Amino acid sequence: MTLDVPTLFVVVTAVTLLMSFWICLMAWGQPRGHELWPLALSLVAYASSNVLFSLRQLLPEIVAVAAGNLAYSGSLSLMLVAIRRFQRGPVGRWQVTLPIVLVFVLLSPLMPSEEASSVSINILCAGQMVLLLSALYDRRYPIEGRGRIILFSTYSGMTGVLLLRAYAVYSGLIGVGTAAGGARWLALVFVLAMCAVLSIALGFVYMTMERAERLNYEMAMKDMLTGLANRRAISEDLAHAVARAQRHGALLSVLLIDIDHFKRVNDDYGHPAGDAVLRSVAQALRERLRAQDLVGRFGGEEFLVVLPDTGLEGALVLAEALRGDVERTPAPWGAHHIAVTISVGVRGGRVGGADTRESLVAAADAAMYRAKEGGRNRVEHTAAGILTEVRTAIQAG
Ligand SMILES: Nc1nc2c(ncn2[C@@H]2O[C@H](COP(=O)(O)OP(=O)(O)OP(=O)(O)O)[C@@H](O)[C@H]2O)c(=O)[nH]1
Repeated sequence: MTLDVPTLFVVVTAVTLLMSFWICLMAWGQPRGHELWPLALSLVAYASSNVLFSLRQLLPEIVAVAAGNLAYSGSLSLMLVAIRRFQRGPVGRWQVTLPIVLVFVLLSPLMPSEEASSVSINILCAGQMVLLLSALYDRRYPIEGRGRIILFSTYSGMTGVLLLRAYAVYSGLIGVGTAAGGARWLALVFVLAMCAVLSIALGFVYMTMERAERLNYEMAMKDMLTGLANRRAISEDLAHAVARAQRHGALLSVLLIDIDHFKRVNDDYGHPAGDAVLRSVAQALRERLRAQDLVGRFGGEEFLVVLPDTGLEGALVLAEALRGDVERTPAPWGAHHIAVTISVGVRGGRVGGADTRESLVAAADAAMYRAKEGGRNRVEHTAAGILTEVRTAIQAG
């Protein structure tokens, strides 16, 4: 197989610019702060570095080498900006600018030899790769999914190549300059560069796609006002909990919680204040519940709590604790503190073979209405035995 270096050079540059163009198209219509803009620019900088290195014969050598190295280091800095923007994290200014300044220093007459410059610049760029790798795994701004794996593998490979090159120059295996290692080395560099460009573009596209999928899922399953599971999600959770309890003959309790006289809050303080109260009640529920318990917003001012492996007695204790927490925690609203109470209907005990999520919710609902009728700010319950009557009533119509 013959790998023709000029052809490879043209292919790599064309593919890089084409990728940059498609990424610009993806970013079109997004704000200037979107991560795909610096990524597209980074690819342009990388293509420019290749072009500048190839102009060594036409331009004064020092100008071509300096500009080529600056463009290469700049492309890595821009990639760091892209990752940080993706994470919505702060961009460390020195991490972006210092390497570019160092390229100037390392190419200056301060360096003892051309070899020393070349080795140091390769190590510097490997250091920039390490910054990219550590950004990908920054625990404060986690990135999930396969896109990160693609980027991690690519940056690791590139770090290895840069360090290998530094070692090869240091030990005299290859000379200084892009072409110094001979046509084979150069062909290998171009092939690896093309793999890297394609992988980086694909990695970013994956990350963006996976984030959009996660967001869609959250919007489909989360209540945006309170951050709790929405009706669909908590209903699905309850169906799974019922099936599991039936399989294992386990205990399962359900609480239906309704804020008392909530309409008055909206009427007296306005709808946004009502929203603040909903958030505050949701927070109070979240704080009290254990990790295995499930909670969701079931309707306007109604919440559903599912308590796996919990009998009636335990559910009543928890319901009473939640009632007290909400009563003692008024929602701050401007200069006011809006106090509300809740009525709780509890269905607790074992789950029979004929039970369904609907029958469990209906039982908790019946108990909750008794709590309303009994004067509100109360907990009422339906034990598992009484459920048979509720089920019969549902089936009857
Ligand atoms: N602010 C706000 N209000 C909501 C939301 N969803 C439903 N509501 C309001 O919740 C109120 C429910 O009122 P009602 O069903 O009469 O119940 P209530 O006033 O709590 O009375 P009881 O349940 O009998 O104690 C209505 O005014 C709805 O407009 C919401 O997302 N935000």
